[in-house]
Amino acid sequence: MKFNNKQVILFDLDGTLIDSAPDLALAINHMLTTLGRETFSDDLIRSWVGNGAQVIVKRGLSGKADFDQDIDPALFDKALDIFLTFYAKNLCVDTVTYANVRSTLKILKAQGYRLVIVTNKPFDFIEPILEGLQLTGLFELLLGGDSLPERKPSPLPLLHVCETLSVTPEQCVMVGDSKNDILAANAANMQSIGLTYGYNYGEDIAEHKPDFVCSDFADIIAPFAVTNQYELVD
Ligand SMILES: O=C(O)COP(=O)(O)O
Ligand SMILES: [Mg+2]
Repeated sequence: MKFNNKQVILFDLDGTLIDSAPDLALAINHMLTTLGRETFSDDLIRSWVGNGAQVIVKRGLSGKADFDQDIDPALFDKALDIFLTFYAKNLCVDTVTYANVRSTLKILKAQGYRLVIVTNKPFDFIEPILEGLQLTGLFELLLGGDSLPERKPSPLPLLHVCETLSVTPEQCVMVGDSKNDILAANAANMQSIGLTYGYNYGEDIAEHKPDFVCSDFADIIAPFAVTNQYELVD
């Protein structure tokens, strides 16, 4: 099975293009240390990534994914500020692109596909990370978790991409590591590819039934109509 008539590919960022969990963990633990609280393992914090900055800070303050609803607002504001300030200065310390990401994106772009990022990460962090990891000049549109009133799993950012680029959801594919990406795609009536190596709260992405499941970023090319010979050089 192949995709038909696709023009635009929407990419999630964290857990899909980049392994940002080490730096998110560093920033969460810096916030907790500054507030005199206990820190957590990178692995646990990795399972808290996926719903944007505010939620990961609430999970850090609560020490669990299912965060407390009654966090003191003043404490939360302080924690969020410490986290964002530190993370902004430490975006690419240990963050890397996953294998074959750069080369695969270049091939898809050279084939005429229009590439977009739809992340739940705050918008202001996207460009510095793309610059830090030599991923600039590839994407036509960037949307962060704070770019619109709703973020994934809402279909709103995906539908916004369609409207902005004058395409229909049927002409697009959402590529992501998290159920938020697949749920947003389903709600937008868009096909999707799920990547197994990302975060997804420790759950199997296949459970959410994306149209394709890939364990290597290079494998996302297979369902697209790619005509020329190409070589993967990251
Ligand atoms: O930063 C997050 O919480 C998730 O970001 P993502 O949507 O790029 O996976
Ligand atoms: Mg993700």
